[in-house]
Amino acid sequence: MTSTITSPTETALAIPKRGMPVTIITGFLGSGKTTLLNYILSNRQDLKVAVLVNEFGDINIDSQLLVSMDEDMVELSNGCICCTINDGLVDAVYRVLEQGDRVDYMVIETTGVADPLPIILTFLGTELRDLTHLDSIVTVVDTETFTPEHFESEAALKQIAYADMTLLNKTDLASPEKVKELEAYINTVKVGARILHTQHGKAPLPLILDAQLTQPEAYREFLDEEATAGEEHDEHKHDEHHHHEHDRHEHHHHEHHHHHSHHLENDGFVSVSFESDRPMDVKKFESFLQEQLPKDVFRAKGILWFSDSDLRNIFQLSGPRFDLQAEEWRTPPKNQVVFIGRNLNADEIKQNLTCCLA
Ligand SMILES: Nc1nc2c(ncn2[C@@H]2O[C@H](COP(=O)(O)OP(=O)(O)OP(=O)(O)O)[C@@H](O)[C@H]2O)c(=O)[nH]1
Repeated sequence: MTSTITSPTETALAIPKRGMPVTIITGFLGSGKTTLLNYILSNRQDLKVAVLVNEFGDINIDSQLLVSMDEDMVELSNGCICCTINDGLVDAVYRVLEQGDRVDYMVIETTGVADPLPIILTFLGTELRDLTHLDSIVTVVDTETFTPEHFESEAALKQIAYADMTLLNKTDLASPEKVKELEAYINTVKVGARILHTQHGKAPLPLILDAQLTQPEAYREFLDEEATAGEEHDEHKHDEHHHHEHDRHEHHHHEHHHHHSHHLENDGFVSVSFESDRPMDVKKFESFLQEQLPKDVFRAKGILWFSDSDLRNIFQLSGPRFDLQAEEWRTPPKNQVVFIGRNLNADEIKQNLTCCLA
């Protein structure tokens, strides 16, 4: 059977269709990715943005810290992006694509210890290549704490190496000399790097959304390698497809979990989560922070319920600083907090936190 195509359509078909644009936000633990995402969501104007947030550990704090989303936006959480190159990510992206006209831009926030390369290759090398258009990789850097030792984390270095745009964030906390030094260092990792200085993620949005920065050719070598990978990979892809078709709504949490912690251990980072339906005593929690917090905790965040307050307290600890901010509860009160660092004794931390309960 043949079909005839009238000439205007023919012309239209000759133009390659561009898929949904995607910006990937990466950057080390506590650098300001969620802050940037909130800035984007609050200033997106008419752009209908879907966000994919993925997170360490058992509790998803980040999605609860995002500015409230209206129905034009889709929130997807717990897609374990960092280590499941062709698994959770592809599935999550499909769910956004299925929204059709309700979404016109996708922003992905990776976890702080994620190497962005597998995520980039997922967009450039799988069936997503034709459905999406990788626009830009934006790397957020904590200008105050980042050093050329990049926290001895391979992921932190890769995040800079693959950045199309680097945001030197938290410049309010760093001296102009430190900013200059860091800029020079980043140029040694990536010659000709595009760098912006930001505070609280306030970057001009046209420079990071629909900025058309990613050059797919730069990844040719990696993509060729992937293409020649063995049968095992194909089988995996087949499994994933099966999962997508028949099991769309059920996430393989256990599997994700396993990969996740493994990945974290590889980079030396572990996460310890604590949850409780009982309120904490604020004084006890403060002494925990002052006296018992292991020095190897690099990052912590959570939503805390204190016995003397009707508000929820957003707890943020990043490197040397911590802060607590009170706001209205959006859910029934409870404590949810995650500590991330190296060589952490989970039992001890949990026990100490249990002692903080009122
Ligand atoms: N002083 C200052 N603080 C900032 C700035 N940007 C972000 N912060 C704070 O830094 C902390 C961490 O910011 P987040 O946006 O949660 O960082 P993140 O990169 O999402 O962190 P992870 O989820 O651990 O990967 C929060 O307390 C922010 O309020 C900035 O430009 N200046």
